[in-house]
Amino acid sequence: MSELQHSVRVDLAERGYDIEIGEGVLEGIVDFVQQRHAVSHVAVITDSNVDGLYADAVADRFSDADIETHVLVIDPGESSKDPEVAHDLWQTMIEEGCDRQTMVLAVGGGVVGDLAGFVAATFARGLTFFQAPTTLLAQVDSSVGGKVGVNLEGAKNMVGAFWQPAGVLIDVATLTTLPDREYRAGLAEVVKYGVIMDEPFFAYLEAQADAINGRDSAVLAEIVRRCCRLKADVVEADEREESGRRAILNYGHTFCHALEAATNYTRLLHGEGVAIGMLCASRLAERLGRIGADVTSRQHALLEKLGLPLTAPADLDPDELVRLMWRDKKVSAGKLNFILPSRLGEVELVADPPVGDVRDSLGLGG
Ligand SMILES: NC(=O)c1ccc[n+]([C@@H]2O[C@H](COP(=O)([O-])OP(=O)(O)OC[C@H]3O[C@@H](n4cnc5c(N)ncnc54)[C@H](O)[C@@H]3O)[C@@H](O)[C@H]2O)c1
Ligand SMILES: O=C(O)C(=O)C[C@@H](O)[C@H](O)[C@H](O)COP(=O)(O)O
Ligand SMILES: [Zn+2]
Repeated sequence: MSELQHSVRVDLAERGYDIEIGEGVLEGIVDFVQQRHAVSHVAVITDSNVDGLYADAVADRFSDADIETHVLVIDPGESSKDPEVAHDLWQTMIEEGCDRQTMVLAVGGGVVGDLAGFVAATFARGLTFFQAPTTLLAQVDSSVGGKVGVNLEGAKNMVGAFWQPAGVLIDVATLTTLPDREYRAGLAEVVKYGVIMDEPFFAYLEAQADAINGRDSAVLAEIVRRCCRLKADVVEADEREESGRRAILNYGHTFCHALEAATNYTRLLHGEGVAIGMLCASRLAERLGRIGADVTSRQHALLEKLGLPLTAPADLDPDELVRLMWRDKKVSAGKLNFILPSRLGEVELVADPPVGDVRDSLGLGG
């Protein structure tokens, strides 16, 4: 295998699957799917940006292999992760003659993957699903692990399922066309893995920051491999977030989801919210005496170097943000739970911290 080619197995017994990572691997998507599933009919779900760039060509490959193929195109952006858009897709699939033999293939970022996965999990009570993620965020995080779903007003990812893909094909060459802001948003989830479970990886990101900013393809392929392996380890240990282990992937997300919901999913990209949310969570850990200021300042410095936003929009109301946090899926018995660092490379679930500390950790004053 070259330095750009990697393979990661997600070992979940009968729901286990392979993640193949490489440059130009989308050319082999039909073989990748056929080696894992007897495919006769494909519904490619994508957005209107990715359609012309990659999804159309992917669909042609299936058609050329005499496989009946339909392309379903949604509007780009978080506003498409919505029950009404899911409904439109179900309806279109009926009209296109989709049935229980149809395989759903998501080609795009995390919005496409989460929505297409939700449609796959629900249409005809569940269709085989593959992912071909084309954003950094989707390649390092959302395409792996089977969390699929849509947002409700004020409640991120509130309707969904655990629905594992049958395979994930990651072509890092697609990252060359990704707009700068989207690329940087993906880097926030990359930094997350270092903070929650891998201090040497965090140090690697610090050392490689210039190469990362230059989108060095070997460094990117290694980052994608490492994040997929780390996520696979967590998902293998706690597939449906029951034992608590999987909740570590939610570091920064209680703050992030409140920020996204408060801005009606329009002002912050998910990864930007994760960057701000991780710093809020780290400040909360400091306030609770769990870590020293150095743990926050290392995250701050790396996120800054990678061009991510570091503070919540100043016009947001901290009390409203705290109110929105009660819709977090980690809420239990009416108490807020947070994933907080105990050092770089390790986090813990902390139950019911004082709400005043949560509010002050937002850094919004008021
Ligand atoms: N399921 C999970 O485990 C999980 C994990 C993390 C995030 N998420 C979800 O993922 C979503 C965010 O995903 P995202 O950041 O990929 O956003 P996205 O899907 O909106 O994609 C970002 C933008 O990039 C465009 N794009 C995609 N690939 C491109 C390419 N190769 N070249 C040019 N443009 C391209 C898209 O059209 C879109 O405009 C959020 O809804 C978040 O909640 C889910
Ligand atoms: O896969 C997981 O588990 C995660 O928490 C990964 C997160 O990066 C992702 O944003 C996820 O969609 C959040 O899920 P939620 O359960 O908090 O809605
Ligand atoms: Zn996330």
